Amino acid sequence: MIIVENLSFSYTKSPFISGMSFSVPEGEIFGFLGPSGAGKSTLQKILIGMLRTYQGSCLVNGIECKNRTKNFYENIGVDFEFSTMYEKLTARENLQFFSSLYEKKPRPIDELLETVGLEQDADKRVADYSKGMKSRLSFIKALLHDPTLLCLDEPTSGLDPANSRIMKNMILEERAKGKTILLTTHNMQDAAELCDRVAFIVNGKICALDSPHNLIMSKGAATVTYTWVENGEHRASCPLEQISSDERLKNLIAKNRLQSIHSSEPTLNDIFMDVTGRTLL
Ligand SMILES: Nc1ncnc2c1ncn2[C@@H]1O[C@H](COP(=O)(O)OP(=O)(O)OP(=O)(O)O)[C@@H](O)[C@H]1O
Repeated sequence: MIIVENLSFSYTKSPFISGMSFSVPEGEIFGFLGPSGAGKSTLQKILIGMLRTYQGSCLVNGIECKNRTKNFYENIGVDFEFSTMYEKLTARENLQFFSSLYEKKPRPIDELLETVGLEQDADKRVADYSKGMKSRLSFIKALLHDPTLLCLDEPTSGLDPANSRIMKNMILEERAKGKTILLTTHNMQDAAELCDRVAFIVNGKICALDSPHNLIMSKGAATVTYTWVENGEHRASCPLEQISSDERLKNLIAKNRLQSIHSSEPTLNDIFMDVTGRTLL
């Protein structure tokens, strides 16, 4: 579906992305994670044929992105952060207009509006929509022509928990239908929940690429922290995998003297900080 080989790109004289290679098979949710300015949007723009002055090869659905023709977009749906809707038109008018740009038969507009809870507001002007309503509308706009590749930039940003859940379920449904999804996000929980694999991107380079599970496991076992009272409260920790050889813990358990015990797994954010030395924000 996507094959990137030895990709280099620069906005100025010095290369920003250099020697980047990765591939994304069909039916995968692939996440780009990185701090602001890392190059995530640049990469997405190359993959959707907006930035064409790159070196190396970037194949999407078998087409070299820099040589794309209009047909290329029949199978790509894009939902970037900035609204591309016509504010003076209603949601329905916007969706009707954007469907007319594709040769493919559009998905039923009313059904799409209903999936994101906008059916009552279909005939309201987009100018009168809230930020969250615009995000939901923009997301279904990307689905209109039933593309095989979806490029999403921060799809849950600005949404309340209920709408964020709806959006995530829809993304998972698209994957279940075999669609490939490229997802850019700062939200590590969303990435861990949705992505089959993630690439950590810093300064235009991929620092790590694997499934969230493998990345988390690469840091080693979870830690167990326990507390007990003995002339004041005490706290100690040990790796979960060594719990049976922690004599103090065994002793406290045998004497029923534990006050609390819990385990904590590393998060994708911990791994990101370990690998890149950076936080995501
Ligand atoms: N049109 C442009 N001309 C020159 N430099 C640009 C242009 N667009 C982006 N850049 C620079 O390229 C770098 C990467 O930008 P990009 O938008 O790809 O980052 P990002 O990882 O998507 O960041 P964010 O998470 O903030 O969206 C930044 O230093 C940015 O200033």
